[in-house]
Amino acid sequence: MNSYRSLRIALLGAGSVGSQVARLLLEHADELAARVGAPLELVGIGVRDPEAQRDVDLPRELMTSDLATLVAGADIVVELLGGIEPARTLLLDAIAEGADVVTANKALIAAHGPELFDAAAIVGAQVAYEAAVGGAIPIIRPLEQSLAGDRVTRIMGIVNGTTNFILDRMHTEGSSLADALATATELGYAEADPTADIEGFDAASKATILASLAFHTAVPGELVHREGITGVTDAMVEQAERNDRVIKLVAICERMSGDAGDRVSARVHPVSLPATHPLAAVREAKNAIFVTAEAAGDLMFYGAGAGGPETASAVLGDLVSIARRHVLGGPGRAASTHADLRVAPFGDVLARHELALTVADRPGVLAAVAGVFAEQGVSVESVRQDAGETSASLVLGTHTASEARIASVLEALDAHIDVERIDSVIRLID
Ligand SMILES: NC(=O)C1=CN([C@@H]2O[C@H](COP(=O)(O)OP(=O)(O)OC[C@H]3O[C@@H](n4cnc5c(N)ncnc54)[C@H](OP(=O)(O)O)[C@@H]3O)[C@@H](O)[C@H]2O)C=CC1
Ligand SMILES: N[C@@H](CC=O)C(=O)O
Repeated sequence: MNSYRSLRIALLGAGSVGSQVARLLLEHADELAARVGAPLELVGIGVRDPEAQRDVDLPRELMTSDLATLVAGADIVVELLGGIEPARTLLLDAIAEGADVVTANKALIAAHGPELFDAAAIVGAQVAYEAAVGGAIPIIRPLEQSLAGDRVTRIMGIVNGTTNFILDRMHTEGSSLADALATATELGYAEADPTADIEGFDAASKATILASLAFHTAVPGELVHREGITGVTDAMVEQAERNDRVIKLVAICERMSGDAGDRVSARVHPVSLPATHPLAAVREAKNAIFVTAEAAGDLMFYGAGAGGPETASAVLGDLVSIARRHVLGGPGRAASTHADLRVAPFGDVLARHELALTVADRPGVLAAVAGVFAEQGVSVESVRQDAGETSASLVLGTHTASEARIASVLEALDAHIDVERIDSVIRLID
């Protein structure tokens, strides 16, 4: 090892992820020093309550609630607090002092990434956030570096471990959403406020980050369509099972070509996938992300999407690579947004839908339902009538079924046909 001085590491947060980062930094200190070419000295751990009992035994003398002072003397700040404030201010202060930063905070990067990157560019500091999307899965660096010379056209994947865990338990064990969420929280997968997971905010932040990186354009979070899993009922899960399908919360980011030029769309919502689809096999809190690029073709990234030790792996990867550049010298990270693609409203996005409904028990009613769809210009690919003939599922065609059209068809159905109940409308992916 060369004789470079120790690098002072300030760790903010000692929850599910932070406590594991601290443990690994302390347990593997010699190995990490050898990889970096300088010791990584953990100078303090910022928390709300320094006296609190934690899953991992951490040296009491490192714990502090004075985060501002801790950050002020650091070479590298590792932020694992979550939320926007005080994380944003602490990181901007650290950057202004010339420190590099590592964060797993997708909410912060999605909402304030450009502010942090610009501040870092001014002082030549580095901002790394591999753990912000996909937990342990390397996906930020592949998009930012490995695919920098290609043209990404589509990203589709499962990017939230908690909701995947919940949906998996609903399918395989018949668990309720609330019970499965409680287990996911115990296992350290959920956000401090799990509304972020189940209402899709966390996945939407990750979609914002992925779309911005993939399409080299600023994708404002408010233009990312977001639906969580709180609308997924036991009945919808049962219906999917009967049809050999699995409900998953997916994020889709794509480049859309049209007469008005290219636009991008980023959206998060539940879909019903055939049981044979590769994403259907993604169980527990795993994530999987498919990236399609013009020259590279299809790529798949798979692994642990949440969890303390798993996420700590990605955080330490960033820390080591930033620390190496400290030792060896080298440029900070350049901002990568330069294109100016417009974001398409979700209502313009075409999709296949499955509609499950209960109809009056009389002949011809389904043909009449299909007729209403045809009149409204929405093609019906298949109609399946269940035993008893009072419930049915219709699969609506890809190229005709935009959100706006589906809504108008449902209105027309309400007005003209004897449909007792519309049980569910769910988007399909083949
Ligand atoms: N959990 C996971 O699987 C993953 C999490 N992430 C991200 O990593 C980050 C951390 O997540 P996680 O470890 O689960 O979060 P936790 O809620 O488990 O831990 C948060 C930690 O930050 C401390 N903290 C929070 N707010 C403050 C504050 N205002 N002042 C001082 N200390 C504060 C808490 O202190 P105290 O303990 O005293 O309350 C706690 O130690 C988040 O951004 C999350 O989105 C990313 C990928 C996966
Ligand atoms: N709560 C998040 C944690 C990782 O990003 C998730 O469940 O995916």
